[in-house]
Amino acid sequence: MESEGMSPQKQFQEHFFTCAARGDVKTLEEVLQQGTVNINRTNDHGWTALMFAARTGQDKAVRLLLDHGCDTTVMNKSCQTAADIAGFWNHTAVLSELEKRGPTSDSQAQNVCNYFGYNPLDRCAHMRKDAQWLEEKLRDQSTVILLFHDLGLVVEKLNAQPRFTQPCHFTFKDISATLEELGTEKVLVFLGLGRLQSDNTDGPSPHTSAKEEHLTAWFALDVTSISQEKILSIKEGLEIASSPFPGLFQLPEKEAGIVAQARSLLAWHQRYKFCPTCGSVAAMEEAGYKRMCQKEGCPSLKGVHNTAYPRTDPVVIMLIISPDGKRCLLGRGKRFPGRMYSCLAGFMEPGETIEDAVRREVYEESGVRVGRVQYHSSQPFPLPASLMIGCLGYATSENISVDKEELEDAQWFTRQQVAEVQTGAPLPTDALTNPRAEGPSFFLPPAQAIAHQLVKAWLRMSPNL
Ligand SMILES: NC(=O)c1ccc[n+]([C@@H]2O[C@H](COP(=O)([O-])OP(=O)(O)OC[C@H]3O[C@@H](n4cnc5c(N)ncnc54)[C@H](O)[C@@H]3O)[C@@H](O)[C@H]2O)c1
Ligand SMILES: [Mg+2]
Ligand SMILES: [Mg+2]
Ligand SMILES: [Mg+2]
Ligand SMILES: [Zn+2]
Repeated sequence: MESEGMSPQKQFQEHFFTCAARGDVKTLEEVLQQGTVNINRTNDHGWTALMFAARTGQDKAVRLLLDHGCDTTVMNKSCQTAADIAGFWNHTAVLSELEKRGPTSDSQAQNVCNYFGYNPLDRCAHMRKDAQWLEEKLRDQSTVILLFHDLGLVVEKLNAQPRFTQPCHFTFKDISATLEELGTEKVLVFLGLGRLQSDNTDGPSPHTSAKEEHLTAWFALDVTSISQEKILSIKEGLEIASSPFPGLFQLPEKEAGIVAQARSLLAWHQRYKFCPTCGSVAAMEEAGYKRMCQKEGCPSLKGVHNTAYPRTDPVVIMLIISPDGKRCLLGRGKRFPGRMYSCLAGFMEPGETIEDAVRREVYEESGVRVGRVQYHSSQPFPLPASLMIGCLGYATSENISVDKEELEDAQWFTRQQVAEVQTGAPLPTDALTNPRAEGPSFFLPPAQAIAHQLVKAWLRMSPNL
């Protein structure tokens, strides 16, 4: 950042910010023509000239800065973009200028889409009973089949840094011998039709016809009963991402939702081999979306029995905001890595609203009372099959009494503390595993976690711009 005192350079930059805030278009234009300032330069709080103009509603200055190519995606140290600032102060003319130039920030998007939340497949539920159509799709040369060994995804070995996980896209030809070896008892699940964005075309709309031939069919196959060595010899350069963490969090974002769908379904088949009602063998049906008890007269065969369908466990995860709005409540689970603090979370119980589950879990774990609860976004979580329901909750009390059975610690953190760690320098590589690693006194989960997005949403709601 800048050196001590006011260098002529800094004075010039400050003058540029002042002109933006005042809407002095003439001077701004002159300065920009001279090319003597960096249009995206930030002050010590991370504010750009565009943000100053947005704060004071100077739509002409905003337009001028945009015409000169300034960056609309820059965030200040409270994680706000110029559009967030204009939106907060209700400067609609500025907002519309910013919106004309494309995506501005999450707050303008319709919904927040979390990691694992984007799934480009049309699941084609109506085709699941059509065995012939499924067989044709399976054999199609463009079809992608994902393999899982004991829920570990078979991936391509990459030496990329930073490391990421590339699922191996098997074809029917690659695995026809494997399918034969698995026999009729195999767990082969049809995931849907679609295409990845990298195919240079838009993802399917919900109205896309299931029979559209140019869409790729996706399947998932459980190969646990075959030895790992044999699976890894199907092709060169394979490995099994056996540990879910961090492998599952390093997938290409456009495939993470498909992998989450596949892994959650295979985990269900692994756990529900027998009928939960009578204990008899249950056989897979409907391309992997149903298991039917094989015992005649079993009550699960009458009416609709949810034990026959894949299970999802709803979990509430919430960022609790202090009564004065200035702090948020974060906790440290006993098994959390390094010095990580995160949102409180807990499983929903039967006969409970989302709002009551938030209030109950927060009270159980921290002793803090919560009033209003606001839904934010959700995230399918494939460990093994949860749905994280992300909320913001407004505390009505402040005293913390930590449930030591579940948490190691829970604390109120100020906006500044949280903004600093969220926007700060990248963590040292050993921060996740070594509690004595150098770096900040605590850190937040990475951007793939919904907890991270809840914290970001709160920072953007800043009341003290
Ligand atoms: N805190 C976070 O940042 C965060 C982030 C992502 C995911 N999660 C996940 O959220 C989930 C719920 O959080 P939690 O563990 O704090 O829940 P929790 O506070 O309800 O406590 C967990 C305990 O609840 C019981 N339980 C009740 N219903 C359960 C069910 N359906 N499955 C398993 N256990 C059940 C078990 O005894 C378990 O030990 C966990 O799976 C966790 O991995 C938490
Ligand atoms: Mg919990
Ligand atoms: Mg709990
Ligand atoms: Mg609980
Ligand atoms: Zn049964």
